[in-house]
Amino acid sequence: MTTTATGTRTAARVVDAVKVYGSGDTAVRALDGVSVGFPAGRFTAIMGPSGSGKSTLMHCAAGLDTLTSGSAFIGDTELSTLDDRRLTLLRRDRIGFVFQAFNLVPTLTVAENITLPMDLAGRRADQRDEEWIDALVDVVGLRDRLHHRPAELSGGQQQRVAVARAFAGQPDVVFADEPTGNLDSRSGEEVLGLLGRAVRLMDRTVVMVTHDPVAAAHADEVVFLADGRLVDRMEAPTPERVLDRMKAFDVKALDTTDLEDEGLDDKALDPQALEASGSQEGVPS
Ligand SMILES: Nc1ncnc2c1ncn2[C@@H]1O[C@H](COP(=O)(O)OP(=O)(O)OP(=O)(O)O)[C@@H](O)[C@H]1O
Repeated sequence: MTTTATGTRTAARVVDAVKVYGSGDTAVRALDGVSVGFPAGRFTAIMGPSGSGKSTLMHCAAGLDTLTSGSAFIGDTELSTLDDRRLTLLRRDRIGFVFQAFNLVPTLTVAENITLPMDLAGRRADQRDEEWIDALVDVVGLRDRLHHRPAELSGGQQQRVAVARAFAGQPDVVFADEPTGNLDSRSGEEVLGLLGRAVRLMDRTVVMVTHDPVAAAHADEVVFLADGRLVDRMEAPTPERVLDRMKAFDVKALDTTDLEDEGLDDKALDPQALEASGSQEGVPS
């Protein structure tokens, strides 16, 4: 695993990452030279306006998609050096995923769903694995549901199973893409609390894409993307600070000529003035 000059280990990183979808007139530059590291043992949230490149960054960092130029690393492994088979093995063995849709296998029990990736890998659980999964079951609060099937669980409980499954193989990093997108706010809070506990109590690494300032505030650090570029980082985020930062993007994105045409002055562009007027326009929910 890469160690930076400050001694921080980096679980995943991209360097000068460029991703262009399509070509010619219709080409979209989804990532426009992003360099960012995700420190090991930390919970990092990726935020930014819709279309800013959050999912693209996550997919390229996790080896689900390839960069047009630049490089992506998991630990010290540069993903572009791997053939398809090795990349599949790296994703299976070193990365966990949590998506908005829970993606559980309906015919398997909770316990079977949690160990599925390890079972598919033909990995026989040793005592260390068993103790790890046992501890994980307590962290996600599923001990009394282990023999239930997904359809017998609430959405929040299903996502907790998906979180346990993502951590089961003790991956270097878990990538979560809008993990609370399908949940009510209480279940969402539970899942976010769980991701935070896995990082802090079990020394795991999580990188989460989200639209939601409240979700982002569960992270240790938020990185902000706008127009495919890394524009800011925020340590110890609170929902209010994240929301304020997001509002500044929305304000910048407004076309000032249009505002002048409508007789609005500079004050209309002040994030604080917007907040005072109660405007939530353009702030992703
Ligand atoms: N497969 C694709 N083909 C063409 N364009 C794409 C593709 N995937 C994403 N894009 C474009 O790339 C840009 C970045 O998309 P991306 O999904 O990474 O943004 P995002 O910040 O995750 O957005 P959202 O918050 O709305 O999910 C957008 O302009 C999007 O339309």
